[in-house]
Amino acid sequence: MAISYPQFIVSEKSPMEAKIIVPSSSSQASPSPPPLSSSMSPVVLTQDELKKIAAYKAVEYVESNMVIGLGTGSTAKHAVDRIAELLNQGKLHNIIGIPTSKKTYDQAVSLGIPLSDLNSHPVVDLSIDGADEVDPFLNLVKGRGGSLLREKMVESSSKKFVVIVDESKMVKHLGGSGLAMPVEVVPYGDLAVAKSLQALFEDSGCVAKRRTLDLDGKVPFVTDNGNHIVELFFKKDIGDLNTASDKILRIPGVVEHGMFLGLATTVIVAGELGVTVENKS
Ligand SMILES: O=C[C@H](O)[C@H](O)[C@H](O)COP(=O)(O)O
Repeated sequence: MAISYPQFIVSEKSPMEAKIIVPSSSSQASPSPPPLSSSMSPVVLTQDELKKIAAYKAVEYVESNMVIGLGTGSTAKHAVDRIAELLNQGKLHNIIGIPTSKKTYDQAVSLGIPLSDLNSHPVVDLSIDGADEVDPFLNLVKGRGGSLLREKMVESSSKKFVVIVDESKMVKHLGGSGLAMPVEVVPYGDLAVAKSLQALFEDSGCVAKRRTLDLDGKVPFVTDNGNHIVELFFKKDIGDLNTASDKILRIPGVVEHGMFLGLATTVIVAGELGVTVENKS
C-alpha cells in the first residue's frame, strides 16, 4: 500500500548539533511526498514508515556505476527495494551490490540487482545499512539480526557508510537501550566464552546470554557463517569503547562484536518531525 508522507525539512548536521526539525511547506525528502492539506493535520507515521523514509533518503547517495554494500534488516530492506526500483526505471545503471547476509542476497537476487562479493570488489563505494543503536558520535551497535560479521567486513571496506535509522535507535551511550549487544563466537565453548565476556564487564552489570531460537534456550541461533551469538546486556555505561572492543576481541573464541566504532560517515535519522542527516566530523 502506498504511504503518504508529511513534508519534511532535511537537515544536514554534524554530530552533537541540535536535531529539532520541523515540518515545512517545501520538501526535499524522498519519496516525493504530496503537499500537506491546508489544515496541516498531523500524520502519525509507523516505525516502518520512518525506516522507509530514512532508506529512501540514503538511496539518493547512490550513483550509477557504483559498487554498493547492501545492508541487512528491516530498514536496509527498504533501501534494497528502492535501488532495484531505480534500476528498473532506468534511473540507475551498472550497480553492483555486495550483500551483507544470505537474506539480503536472496532479496537482491529476487529483485534482479547484479551482485558480487568482497573478493572480487574489495573496495566498496558506498554501503547503506540500519543499526540497533547510534550514539552522539555516530558509533553504532549492529547485529541484532545476527549479521554483524559480514556487515562489518563490507562496511569497513566502504569509502562511505550511510546508516539509516528511525529516531528510536538514538542512545546517549552504546548499550544504553538496555537491549542486546551481540558478539559472534565460534560454536565450540560458546557458553564458556559467554562467561568470560560477562566477567569482562562485571563493573557494568553485564549479563551474557547465548542467543537461542527456542524458549528453553537449547537451540542456538546460527549465523550465516556457522557461528553462534552471545548477547551482552549492560546496566551501566561500559566506558571507553575502543578499550572495550580490544578486550572483547582478545578473548579466544570471539569472532567479532557488534560495536561499529568510527565506521559510519553519515547517519540519516527519520523521526516524527522530519529527517536529520548527520555527517562524521
Ligand atoms: O544484524 C542485523 C543488522 O545489524 C541490522 O542492520 C540491525 O539489527 C538493524 O535492524 P533493523 O533495521 O531491522 O532495526
